Amino acid sequence: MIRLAIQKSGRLSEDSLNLIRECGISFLSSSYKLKTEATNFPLEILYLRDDDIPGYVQDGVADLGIVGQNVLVEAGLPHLEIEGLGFSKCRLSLAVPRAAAYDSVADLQGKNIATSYPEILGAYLRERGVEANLHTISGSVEIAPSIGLAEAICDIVSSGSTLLGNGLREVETVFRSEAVLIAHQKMSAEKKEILEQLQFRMQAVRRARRNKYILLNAPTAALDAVKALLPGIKSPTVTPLAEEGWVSVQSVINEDDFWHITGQLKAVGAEGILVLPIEKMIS
Ligand SMILES: Nc1ncnc2c1ncn2[C@@H]1O[C@H](COP(=O)(O)OP(=O)(O)OP(=O)(O)O)[C@@H](O)[C@H]1O
Ligand SMILES: O=P(O)(O)OC[C@H]1O[C@H](OP(=O)(O)OP(=O)(O)O)[C@H](O)[C@@H]1O
Ligand SMILES: [Mg+2]
Repeated sequence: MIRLAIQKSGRLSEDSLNLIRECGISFLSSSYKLKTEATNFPLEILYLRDDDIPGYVQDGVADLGIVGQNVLVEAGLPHLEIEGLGFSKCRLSLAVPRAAAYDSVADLQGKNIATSYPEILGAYLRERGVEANLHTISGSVEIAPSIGLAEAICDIVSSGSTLLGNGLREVETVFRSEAVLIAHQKMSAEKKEILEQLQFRMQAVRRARRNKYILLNAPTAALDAVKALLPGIKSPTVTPLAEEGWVSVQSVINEDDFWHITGQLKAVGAEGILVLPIEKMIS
């Protein structure tokens, strides 16, 4: 049995649970139960505050954890990271009141900056030779300038609406973050094997999410042009249609290329294009 710590409730919770479920792992969850066992995989899930997860994994109380890189690096434990998970992407940024003058980070010399990330921000400012007074607060950081606590802040930004809503302007990106899988460094051989199985499943799920299955009909004369647009995993599957001079083509395309490629496929004569989600993709 391997023990995985995830955030109990917050920005990481839903995506962490979805990833585990998409790996085909079933478990019961309820808002008051802080520990649950999977029914079809040797996994126990602990629901914790995200700030506590790196320490628990470092100490081996949990074998694995899912946490934001920002929290991991702030805790001084970046070596625990084993894999990026591609969700909860955000950045840690410096921001100042919209009307405040700001040319470069040197303008923060001697200023008061409110943040929940004194370690990451401290290192960033030190590298740039800037000395500032950091005020560590644990939340609602964006309020600090308007109540006279600080002249600048450093906090998580995603859409930027919290900054906008509080009259602030983003001036520097200090750190880019996403959710990561972390692991205790000394695991038994049995646990390592379970981890390998879990990573194999997670990678299959993530690869599937990035790709789409595409089916289309094309005139045989256009096949070379269609093939050139659809490299597929190895090469596209081509089967003749009942109608003479037509083929059906099946392949896999990257989500990012999807609109661009389907437009080009139509232009070379493809018809009846179907695009389907892929559930798992194993290379
Ligand atoms: N707006 C956002 N968009 C995307 N990811 C975010 C956003 N805000 C935070 N995150 C990421 O999600 C993580 C958890 O954020 P959340 O706000 O839920 O933390 P928290 O309030 O500290 O939770 P906890 O109660 O567990 O301590 C952050 O450390 C960061 O990596
Ligand atoms: O750029 P935005 O899209 O506005 O997101 C940024 C906000 O999201 C996070 O807070 P969250 O909403 O998770 O609340 P919290 O302070 O309770 O953690 C973060 O601390 C910012 O305040
Ligand atoms: Mg927290």
